[in-house]
Amino acid sequence: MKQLLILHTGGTIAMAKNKSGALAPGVNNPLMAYNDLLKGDYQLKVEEMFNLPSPHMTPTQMLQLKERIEEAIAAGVAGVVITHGTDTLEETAYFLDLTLPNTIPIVVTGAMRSSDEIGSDGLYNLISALKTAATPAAAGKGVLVVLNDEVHSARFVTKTHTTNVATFRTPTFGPVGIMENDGVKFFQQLVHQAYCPVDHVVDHVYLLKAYAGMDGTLFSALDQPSTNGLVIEGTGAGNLPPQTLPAIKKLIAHHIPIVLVSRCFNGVAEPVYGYQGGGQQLAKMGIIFCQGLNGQKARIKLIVGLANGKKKQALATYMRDAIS
Ligand SMILES: NC(=O)C[C@H](N)C(=O)O
Repeated sequence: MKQLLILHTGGTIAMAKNKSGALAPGVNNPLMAYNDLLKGDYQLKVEEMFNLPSPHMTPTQMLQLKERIEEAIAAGVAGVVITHGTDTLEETAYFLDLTLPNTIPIVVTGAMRSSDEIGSDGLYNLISALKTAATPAAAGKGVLVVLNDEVHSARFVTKTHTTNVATFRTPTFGPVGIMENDGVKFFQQLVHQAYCPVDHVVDHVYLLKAYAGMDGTLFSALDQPSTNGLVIEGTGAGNLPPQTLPAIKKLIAHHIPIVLVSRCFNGVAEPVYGYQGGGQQLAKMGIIFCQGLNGQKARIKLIVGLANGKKKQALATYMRDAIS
């Protein structure tokens, strides 16, 4: 019999209201009781890796998850499902997407309503994720994120609503598949895989968002020997307020890699404009434009690229293109 591995990590999917009415993780994850959800050809192996709200998740724990999945792949598991809090789900899913070989289905899911709430979406999403992991066509598509009857690529999916169960969306590109009555229907292929093995993670990689009237204060604060990298969410097609430039030039002079994405929800960052702080000037200064990723994903990719030992041109090439 084929085996699917479920790794629980916590999140609202595993939470219930406590005595004071606040949502919090309990001593036991209620999902651990569900170990025979998928009838038929598959046997489920259920493990609790963590029981954390996802804002508590760190790259170190993402690495631990990755290592557990590598072990499971080596032991011949047919697919893996990870349950996760939705706040940082996209970051863990993308970390796994970048650092695991693209061989078996790996599916991440979560819930917007707690396990004790009317209309809880947890079990439904878990079953959908299991059905996806049991679908041979789900292999080779990178890590997938399954919630609310949609299948998304980990690379581009993002949480877009604070409470709605239809929160996970893929801006610009759309989902790669949908859940149907008896399984999954895929309608997009994975165009590129940026597999990048790592055995550790790198800390002090920061993320800043640009805004009208921004100056160099925050950039100067990051001008430290400990800073390993910085992602900036620039405005529009990829521009920055001119008052930020002197401080950014100092970071570049100190060999801190700086990656620029757009703070826009749709589209890609490109060096288009020639004015002060415009994208063309930023690219000439040595800022790396990263196409198609949001800020939190670009940060994960930068951590992975640095941990893999990439530097200078190799790092820039790695960071530049997430699409083709
Ligand atoms: N829906 C959720 O899972 C949100 C929760 N705050 C978490 O990320 O752990």
